Amino acid sequence: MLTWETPVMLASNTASTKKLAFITTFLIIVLCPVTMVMSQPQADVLPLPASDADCLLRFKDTLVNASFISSWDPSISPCKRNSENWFGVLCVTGNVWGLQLEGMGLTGKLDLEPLAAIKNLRTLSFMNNKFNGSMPSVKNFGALKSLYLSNNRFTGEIPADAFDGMHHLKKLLLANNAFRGSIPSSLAYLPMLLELRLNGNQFHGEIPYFKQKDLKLASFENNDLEGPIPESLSNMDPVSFSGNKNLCGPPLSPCSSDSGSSPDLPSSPTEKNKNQSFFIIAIVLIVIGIILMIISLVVCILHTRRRKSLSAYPSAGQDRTEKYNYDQSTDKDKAADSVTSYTSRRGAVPDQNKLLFLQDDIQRFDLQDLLRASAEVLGSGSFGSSYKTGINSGQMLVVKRYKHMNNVGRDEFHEHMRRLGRLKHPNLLPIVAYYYRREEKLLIAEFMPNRSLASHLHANHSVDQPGLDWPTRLKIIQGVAKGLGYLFNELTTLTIPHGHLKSSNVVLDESFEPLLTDYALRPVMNSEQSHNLMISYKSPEYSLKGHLTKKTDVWCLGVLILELLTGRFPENYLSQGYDANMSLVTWVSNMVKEKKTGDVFDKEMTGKKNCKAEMLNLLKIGLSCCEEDEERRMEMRDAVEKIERLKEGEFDNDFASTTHNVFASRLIDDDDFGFAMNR
Ligand SMILES: Nc1ncnc2c1ncn2[C@@H]1O[C@H](COP(=O)(O)OP(=O)(O)OP(=O)(O)O)[C@@H](O)[C@H]1O
Repeated sequence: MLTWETPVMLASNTASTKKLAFITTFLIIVLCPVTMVMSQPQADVLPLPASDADCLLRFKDTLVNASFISSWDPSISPCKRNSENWFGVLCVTGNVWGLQLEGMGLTGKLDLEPLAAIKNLRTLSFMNNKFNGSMPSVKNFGALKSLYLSNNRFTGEIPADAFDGMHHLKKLLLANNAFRGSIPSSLAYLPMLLELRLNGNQFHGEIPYFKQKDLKLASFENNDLEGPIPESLSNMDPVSFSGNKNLCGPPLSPCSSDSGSSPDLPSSPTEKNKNQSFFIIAIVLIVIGIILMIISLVVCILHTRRRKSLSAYPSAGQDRTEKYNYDQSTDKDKAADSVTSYTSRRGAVPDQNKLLFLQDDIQRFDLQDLLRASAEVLGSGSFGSSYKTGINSGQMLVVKRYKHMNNVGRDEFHEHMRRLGRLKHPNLLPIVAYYYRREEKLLIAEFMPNRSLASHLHANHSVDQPGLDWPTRLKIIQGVAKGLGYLFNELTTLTIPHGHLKSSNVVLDESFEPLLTDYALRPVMNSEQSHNLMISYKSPEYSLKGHLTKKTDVWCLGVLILELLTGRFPENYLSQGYDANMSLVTWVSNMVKEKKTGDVFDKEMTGKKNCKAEMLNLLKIGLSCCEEDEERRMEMRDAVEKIERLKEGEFDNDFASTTHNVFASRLIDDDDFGFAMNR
């Protein structure tokens, strides 16, 4: 403990030597101001900057209904090293980088002011809540890159200058609220804006002239907008303007003669000065440009060569039976430098154009090895296509080429991959390596010889290829449950730890042990595509109430159980959203209610003898996981525990009493589980 006496005592004890006298003097000079401050009365102490944790806690205090984040523990850092962050808090290299509190039923006014002091804050998402009142002030968030406020109940006009100074803002989602008035003109000057969603509000008047050249997506549909569409937006999808009062001009039909001209291009106050300086700078740039042209020519040639080889992986939608060979003449020496181990390099910025390995115990190969090998299309899913390929060492790999994976920036993407790379469980298929480019991501995993659970449940069976028997199905669902239990324990901060659980994302090794794939990818998937394509978004809670919770994965587990027991394909997978009429869950529930439970089970399933109790109990668990009302739906840990106990033949006899309530909401009683099976 430092006190005023400390340096004095040091001085008297050590005055004998010059060296120590020097140290003493140094200590007095350095420590005096510190100790003086420490000894001042409280009121005179300079205020310390608030820590990120303080800011978050202050923000939490402004929220109504914040029970989801009651676990934020002031005694622990929001970004725990090698472990879990505070719920909803996104961290990069130990700093709070974002806050994602989506679909939590948060209500009241949103006051972002307490968060303004978080230095590294770059992204905020409060989508799918019930916030009301006016748009929160964001002027003090000049470094913010993305702001997601869609699907709330915000109202009122947004001031024209609301976004002034947000020079880094790339994505702004305000869709499906009740904003009124004109579209704020400051949006039109945001230099980095790439994506803007204003659809589903009550904005009126004309659309301002958006000056951004890189604006990739802007949606204005379902507002009260009118007048000519600015020329700068004429290349956008016409759908982006539908459902408005009277918008005209390209890409919609031409305006009538008096309103046909493009709106005047407004100039910002500093535009004239800018133009002058641009002119001078342009001359300088021409000179520099000539030099750069030579450099870029060289870069271009190298780049084109890389692209050529990468495009050997065709994009989704190409012929499914396609088989092709890559150029065999690739230079192996060059390829040797396209491998990087990424398991032990936390925080390091990886090189572009390299395969990044997440597992240590796998023989290294490089991008050129992959590109050179022949590849077979396994299938084109909603997010991309998967290819089976064998590399020189004889390893069989699956390369999935992802579309729609640009939700986060480069550093955050690498951070998330490292996090996934640390997951280790016998029922998770590890990501062996990945490849990152801004517009292209490849995820590489081992090929599993018995393919997917979906391929077994829904293929045509024959004598040579019988359907899965009961013991195998039981083993599979138990492995799935263990894998999910592990994900739930390890990824507590994710709203939905798996997010895309379905039978084609359960692959089987040579002994039919199941391994989960495509897990925990929601944070890096583009939000719009995940809404449309990820299986969790087809749950009733998302379709009916617009929110997702951890129980959404429980719903997906329930559907998977019913699919495994019945052999029926869940029709909801194909359609968007949840349709109770088409649901496998409704069909099974009705069969049980009509006392036809025995007819529910897959006719192709052998080995059922003496296993009625196990099958019925699994059916009960499945239906308990498929409770439409999340409150009454089973918890994941209970489901995992009960499924595991099926194996040991010690299924919980109390289950009937605990599930009675659950079934009651579907009007199913435990007695309904009468069983009359032919085989
Ligand atoms: N590691 C693997 N081993 C064996 N088969 C695999 C592997 N990974 C994927 N598959 C299979 O390849 C096919 C295509 O998979 P892909 O993940 O591209 O699409 P999907 O699972 O059908 O849909 P989505 O893109 O929505 O996940 C699926 O049948 C899948 O089960």
